[in-house]
Amino acid sequence: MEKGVVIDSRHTAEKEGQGLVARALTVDYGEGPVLGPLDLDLPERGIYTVLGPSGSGKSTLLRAAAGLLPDFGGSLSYGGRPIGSAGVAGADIRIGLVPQNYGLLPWQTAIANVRTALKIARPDESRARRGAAALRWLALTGLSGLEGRYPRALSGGQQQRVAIARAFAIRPDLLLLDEPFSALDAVTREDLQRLLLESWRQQPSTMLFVTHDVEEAILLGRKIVMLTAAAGPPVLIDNEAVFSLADEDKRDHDAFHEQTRHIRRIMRERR
Ligand SMILES: Nc1ncnc2c1ncn2[C@@H]1O[C@H](COP(=O)(O)OP(=O)(O)OP(=O)(O)O)[C@@H](O)[C@H]1O
Repeated sequence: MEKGVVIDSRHTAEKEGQGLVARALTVDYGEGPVLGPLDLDLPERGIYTVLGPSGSGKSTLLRAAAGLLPDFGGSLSYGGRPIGSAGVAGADIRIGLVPQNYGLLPWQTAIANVRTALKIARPDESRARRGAAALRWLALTGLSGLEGRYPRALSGGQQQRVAIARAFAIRPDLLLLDEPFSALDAVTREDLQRLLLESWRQQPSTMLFVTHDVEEAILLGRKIVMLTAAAGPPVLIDNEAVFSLADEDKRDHDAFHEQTRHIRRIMRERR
């Protein structure tokens, strides 16, 4: 089970402005390539959504970016620093991950899960400040009153929100989200999509957001990375026209519907 939620290494990134860069990235778990070759240039402080059929390597891409894969071909870097099997080499870069299975520590309460991540990622902050941030993020994700519950006493959607609160609370430079809203009902999902965009505007991190949902990919992403069923190069889709619309208008706008049709067409062609 993935427990690598906070990967924190410190020093100063030399090349500011460079985000996540992949060159000829390939992954093979031992039975043939499952991802790539993939070239990506995702400038920092953007939200990028990743779409693709089941098994196309979306989680694998996030694992590689989180430094959780022991081996891969080609190269991957963030802020000009190589990402290896232990996060970003020698850089003051924080990476947050919301894995598909949430990765909560079962022996810790909801608030302790968030506090523990903060303690690792923000050791210089006071306990009081970290405690306040944990409470705030649990409240923002709709979990007030449930802070003292253990994961086993929370529903799947509530556990998922603890994982989201934890990832946002650490204020990572690079935030990797693997279908983070999949267990939520439609209304809560929309609330959290809004929360994600609002918090990104206040503090823009680089986000790589995996989703199965075409509408969600269009609502949230500045660019959309589409992986294909067979390993091979991804399709990169510019989504700036929708990304720059006011949140309330997006679904009503022609640009949103055009983009939806465009992506569905590509998905059918690439199936
Ligand atoms: N640890 C592993 N060992 C061997 N093969 C793996 C491993 N993890 C994933 N795979 C294989 O790699 C391929 C890509 O898997 P991955 O989980 O990245 O896909 P995905 O696009 O995230 O799928 P889904 O949408 O179903 O979550 C799949 O064929 C899967 O069977």
